[in-house]
Amino acid sequence: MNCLSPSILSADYGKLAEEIERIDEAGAQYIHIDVMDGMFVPNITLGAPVVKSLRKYTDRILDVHLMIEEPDRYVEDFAKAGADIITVHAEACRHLDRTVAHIKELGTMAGVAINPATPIEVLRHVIDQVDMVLIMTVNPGYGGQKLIPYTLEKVTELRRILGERGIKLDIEVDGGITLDNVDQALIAGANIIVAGSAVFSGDAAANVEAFLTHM
Ligand SMILES: O=C(CO)[C@H](O)[C@H](O)COP(=O)(O)O
Ligand SMILES: [Fe+2]
Repeated sequence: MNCLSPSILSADYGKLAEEIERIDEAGAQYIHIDVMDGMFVPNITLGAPVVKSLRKYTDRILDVHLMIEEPDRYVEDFAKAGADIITVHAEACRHLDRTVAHIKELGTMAGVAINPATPIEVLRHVIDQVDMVLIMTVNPGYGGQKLIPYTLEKVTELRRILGERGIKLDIEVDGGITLDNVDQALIAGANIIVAGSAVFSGDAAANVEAFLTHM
C-alpha cells in the first residue's frame, strides 16, 4: 500500500498538535518525526517527551526517523513514548543487527535508513529482519533540499533485489519529494512517501490531499 508520511520538520513547532491534527484529518496515513542530535547531523530537533505528547493527538502511524549517533541508547524511550516505527541509520549504528533486534523486542516496527552515498549492500543481511528501509533522497539534516536523482536508482535496485529474494518490505523515500517528482519515486518502487516542505508550505491539508491523489 502507498502511504504519505508528512514530515513535521517543516511544521510550526509552536503549534505541532494543531498541525498534526490537520494532516491527520486530511488523510495522511503516517506522521514522520525527524529526531536530530547535532552530532550525526548538524541540527537538533526534539526528543522522546515531545513524541509522547504528540501521541495524544493522533492515531496515525508515528514514523520516527532517528538521525542520532548510537540510537540504541534511545530506542526504548521512543518506543515507550508511542512510536509505531523506529528507523535508525545504518551509518550511526556500531551493531546494526543488535539495534534492529532491540527495536523489534520492544514491540515496535523497525526501519533502517541509509544516506545517499551509502550503498544498498549494507542492507543485505538485515532486510529480512526489518519492516521498512528508508532511502534518503537528500543528505539528512535539513528540510527543503533538492532530491538527489541517483538515490531513486537505489530504490529501483533495492525493489528488484527484494523481488528476487521474495521479501515484502516497505521502502520509504525522504527528502526533496514534491508533487512534481512523487510519481518518479513511486515508479522507482517506493511506497512510503515523506514530504516536509512540500506539505507545510501553504495549506497543509490541501497539500496532503494533492499528494494523496498520486498515491
Ligand atoms: O529527514 C529529513 C531531513 O534529514 C526530513 O524528513 C526531510 O528532509 C523532509 O523534508 P523535505 O520534504 O522538506 O525535504
Ligand atoms: Fe526524515
